[in-house]
Amino acid sequence: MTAEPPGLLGPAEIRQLAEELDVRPTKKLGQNFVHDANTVRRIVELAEVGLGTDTDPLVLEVGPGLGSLTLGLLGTGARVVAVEIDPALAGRLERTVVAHAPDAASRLTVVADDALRVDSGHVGEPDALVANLPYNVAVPVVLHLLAELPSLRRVLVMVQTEVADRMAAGPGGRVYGVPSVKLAWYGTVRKVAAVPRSVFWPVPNVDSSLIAFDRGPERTDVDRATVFAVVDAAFAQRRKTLRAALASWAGSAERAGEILTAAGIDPRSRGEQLDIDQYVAIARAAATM
Ligand SMILES: C[S@@+](CC[C@H](N)C(=O)[O-])C[C@H]1O[C@@H](n2cnc3c(N)ncnc32)[C@H](O)[C@@H]1O
Repeated sequence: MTAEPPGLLGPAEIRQLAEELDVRPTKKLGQNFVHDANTVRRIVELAEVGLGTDTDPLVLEVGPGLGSLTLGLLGTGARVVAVEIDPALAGRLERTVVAHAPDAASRLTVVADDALRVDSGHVGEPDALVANLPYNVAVPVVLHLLAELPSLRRVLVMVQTEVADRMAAGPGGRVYGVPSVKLAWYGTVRKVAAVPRSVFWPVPNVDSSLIAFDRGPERTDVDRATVFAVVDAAFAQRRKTLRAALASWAGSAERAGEILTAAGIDPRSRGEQLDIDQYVAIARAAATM
């Protein structure tokens, strides 16, 4: 095993850190650590940290783990706020940065917490979210952070490939669902690269992909909670017609039909056929009837 040059972690450094910390990676927390410096360089490049912002961008990293990606992000000159749920990993991160990139340590803030609970009071106003996400909570984490942190303009995250396909799907397909529509509310999602299992320790039993997201203009004319309630109801019974699926949300099937007709949508269509603008039209029609 060859050691990486100072600044990034390779297999030798990851093994050593894991041994020192007596880390036993858990599936529950999605602990698969990247031990390949080329993958870190690629993520950082695709994240375009610093582009379109001032010279001092703030990057939010969720789940820094042993610090592979954190060091890559700090290497761009960005400030990094890293939120880690595992107290042993959170407690060690600063020392790892001091050892591998001493000049960057002052630009790192570590928050030992659950990413599903943080808001700007904990992490400030980051410009971007860049992360190798814990796979079991990837979608809720991204949706929570987009809702809580309006400053986030760009997201570049590694997720399980099946989840990436769902996040980036458009209407009509089998994988189009709640995550696809809710992310489309905030902006546009693209699947940008596949990542081999061999870059992780331990090797996961799923494939991974990188997702890039850019926030669109804010939608102010309709309430997000109402739109999301319609989306949840439509996909909870995705085989049913929208008239039937939205009956309990609207109060009755008749009223659901009237709202759909007012929104210009055929009540016999199904939730998986509508794009975000059509969901917005339903919420808007409901508000005026
Ligand atoms: C896939 S690993 C990525 C580790 C590191 N960034 C890397 O690329 O090697 C996911 C990390 O997220 C942490 N984690 C899991 N659930 C979390 C949560 N709800 N909030 C914050 N961190 C979490 C895990 O402890 C783990 O360090």
